[in-house]
Amino acid sequence: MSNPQKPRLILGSGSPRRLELLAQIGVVPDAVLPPDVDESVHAGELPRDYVKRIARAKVDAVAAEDAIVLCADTTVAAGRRIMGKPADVDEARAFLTLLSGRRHNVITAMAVKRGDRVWTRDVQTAVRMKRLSVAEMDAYLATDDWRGKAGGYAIQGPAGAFIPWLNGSFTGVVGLPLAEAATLLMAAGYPVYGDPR
Ligand SMILES: Cc1cn([C@H]2C[C@H](O)[C@@H](COP(=O)(O)OP(=O)(O)OP(=O)(O)O)O2)c(=O)[nH]c1=O
Repeated sequence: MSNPQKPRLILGSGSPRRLELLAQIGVVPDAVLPPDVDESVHAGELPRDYVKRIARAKVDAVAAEDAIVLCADTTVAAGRRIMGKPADVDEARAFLTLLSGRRHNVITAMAVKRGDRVWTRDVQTAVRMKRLSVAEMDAYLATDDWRGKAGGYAIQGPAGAFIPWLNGSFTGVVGLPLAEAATLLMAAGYPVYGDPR
């Protein structure tokens, strides 16, 4: 039976990672509704402005009624360049070639809404990828693990072997920075780990 004190929570995301990350802190959404938004980048748009705009567009696109809705967007930024999910293996290779041996940022923006109120937060993590040999890149691309992942890699998969250093939030790189997500959910009145509200 559902708890009458607990508001309904909708995860507005088709990302299995986000569902798993929420489960890690004991948060199980009542529904999962992937939003349908145009994720194209505006001319001259900076990476942080872009992810914030898309996270907000996602939360606006999910019909909520009286539920709390959580949405997020993750992008990889190399300088001003925005790397979303690669369309195909050639684009994944092009992204990895740019990231190889360099430092980049992974930014995840989140938006939570309840009624007409919206709470937002974005978390940036600096990540260093080791210089990849042709053999390493070929082997990784053959795993298909890059599919659906911003920048063409996933730190939680085999590409973890390519990441010797990061500064920021590991869960933010995977797609949902948990400390900040918990704070947003509690601000909206959703009880996380024993929060009595
Ligand atoms: C960099 C990186 C990204 N990712 C994933 C997280 C996101 O799922 C994806 C970025 O795409 P997003 O557009 O943020 O999300 P999505 O399309 O998967 O889901 P939805 O829009 O429905 O919420 O990249 C990883 O899983 N690991 C990583 O290391």
